[in-house]
Amino acid sequence: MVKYNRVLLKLSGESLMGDQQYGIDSQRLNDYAEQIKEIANLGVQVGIVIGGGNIFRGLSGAAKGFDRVKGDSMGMLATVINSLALNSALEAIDCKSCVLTAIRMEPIGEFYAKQKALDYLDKGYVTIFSAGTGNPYFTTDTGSSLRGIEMEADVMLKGTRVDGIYTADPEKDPKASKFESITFDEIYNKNLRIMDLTATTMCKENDLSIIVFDMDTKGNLKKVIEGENIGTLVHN
Ligand SMILES: Nc1ncnc2c1ncn2[C@@H]1O[C@H](COP(=O)(O)OP(=O)(O)O)[C@@H](O)[C@H]1O
Ligand SMILES: O=c1ccn([C@@H]2O[C@H](COP(=O)(O)OP(=O)(O)O)[C@@H](O)[C@H]2O)c(=O)[nH]1
Repeated sequence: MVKYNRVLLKLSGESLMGDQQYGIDSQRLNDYAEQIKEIANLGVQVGIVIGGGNIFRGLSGAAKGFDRVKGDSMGMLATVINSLALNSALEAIDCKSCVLTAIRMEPIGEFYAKQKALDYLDKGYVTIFSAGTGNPYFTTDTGSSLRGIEMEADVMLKGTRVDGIYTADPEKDPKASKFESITFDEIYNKNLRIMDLTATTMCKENDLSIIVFDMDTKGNLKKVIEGENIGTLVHN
């Protein structure tokens, strides 16, 4: 039995690097594809947003002297590269999938429109939303909040390399402890930096709950879909 019928899955671009310093680790990519196919086969409608941090981030570009808007365009293109890689890995294992782009660039992907996305989801395609929101100064977390709200997802799943939200960044503070669930207001009040504030606020205002979980352990995505409490639930 699945708990969620339509989900927006956000994957971190940085996690795609696996043990590498840069780019796409094919083992990690294939592991993600297998996990996604597993839930698509259960009949779950899956929308995906994937980051670009393994290739380029606008902010780090700006720190090195790049124009911010150009750097963000490079970051958005990086998300298209990752989306095509995931699309291809899914097709290689016979999982139907398509890439929509927030910036017009046919024939690389079809230009995004809500109805197009819903049609693909209804036909059972894993639908990958690439190029973030299509605008600079945003992140793919905000892109995934936006698409999750538009597609009326039951929940947004933030699949990352930590297994939930902690009292402090667990990669920096070994004493941090994990929340099983937390409200949006607590995220603000405790100044927790698991997602940017724009993304968090969009989810709060549109009542889209988030589950943060460890996507790098195989089988976890299915567990979340079946309602197992392995991550942290963020709710109003
Ligand atoms: N309170 C917190 N709880 C959990 N993770 C946190 C927290 N604050 C910061 N983080 C960081 O957020 C990261 C997960 O966010 P994500 O967007 O997937 O990463 P990235 O921005 O590297 O792609 C974790 O790797 C962790 O270091
Ligand atoms: O709507 C968007 C989404 C992303 N980006 C750019 O794309 C980069 C990669 O996205 P992100 O950092 O969110 O990727 P992740 O952290 O998930 O790997 C960002 O740094 C931004 O430069 C953007 O300009 N607008």
